[in-house]
Amino acid sequence: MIITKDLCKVFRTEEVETSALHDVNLHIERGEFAAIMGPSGCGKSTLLNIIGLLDNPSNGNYIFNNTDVSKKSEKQRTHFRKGNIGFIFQSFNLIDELTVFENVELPLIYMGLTTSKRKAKVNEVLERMNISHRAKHYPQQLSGGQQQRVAIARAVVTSPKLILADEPTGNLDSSNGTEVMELLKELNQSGTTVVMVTHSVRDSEYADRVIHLFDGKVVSENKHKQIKRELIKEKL
Ligand SMILES: Nc1ncnc2c1ncn2[C@@H]1O[C@H](COP(=O)(O)OP(=O)(O)OP(=O)(O)O)[C@@H](O)[C@H]1O
Repeated sequence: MIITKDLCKVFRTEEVETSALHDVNLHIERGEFAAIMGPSGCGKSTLLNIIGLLDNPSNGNYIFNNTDVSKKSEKQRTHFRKGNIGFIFQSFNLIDELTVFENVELPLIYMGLTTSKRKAKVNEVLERMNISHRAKHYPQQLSGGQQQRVAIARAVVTSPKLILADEPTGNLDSSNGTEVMELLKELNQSGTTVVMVTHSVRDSEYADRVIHLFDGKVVSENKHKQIKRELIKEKL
């Protein structure tokens, strides 16, 4: 589903040039749950933004669903994203002026669905995220965990094939964090590919694979089962 070939990203301002990604080669299969980890500034969000077609690489190729999208225009990228990719952010990114229902409905309006189809889909997904009793509330009237459940509802309402999550539990306490991770696991088990940036080792354990970045380069890719085997070996 996701193939990157020698992917590079350079940010240029008048004074400085920052190489944020350097020859990143990745292959993420459909249905996989991958975590991206690494120290602050190593390029995790930059990589997620390129994978999510929010930004283009400076060099190299990005093949999404068998199409080379490395050099697509902003308009073409928006078209590719629509209905295909759902985003979840650390700070929820809900619109304060809209109710829970209206926030979740928004992507369906962009997709041109009729009012009745939108209503059915939004209600179904709010039910699934266990937040339908707050449909008429505004984001500021909800707890952090509830806001993130709404953000997940908004991300999945179009049934995207790919969910990208940037530190989804970063602003949550551990019990709300666990709930969010369980929801992501459920989505993955029902066939959605998940790519998540995280600083949390505990969250990374939900993933099939952990991709470690350092200074814009992939330094290791561990399958969790392999990590666990190595830990057991160490203990013996
Ligand atoms: N728009 C930009 N303009 C210039 N430099 C940028 C821009 N975005 C990111 N960078 C630089 O690129 C590098 C990678 O940034 P990025 O945000 O991808 O790191 P990160 O691993 O997600 O960090 P964190 O864990 O702190 O969120 C950093 O050195 C950062 O300063």
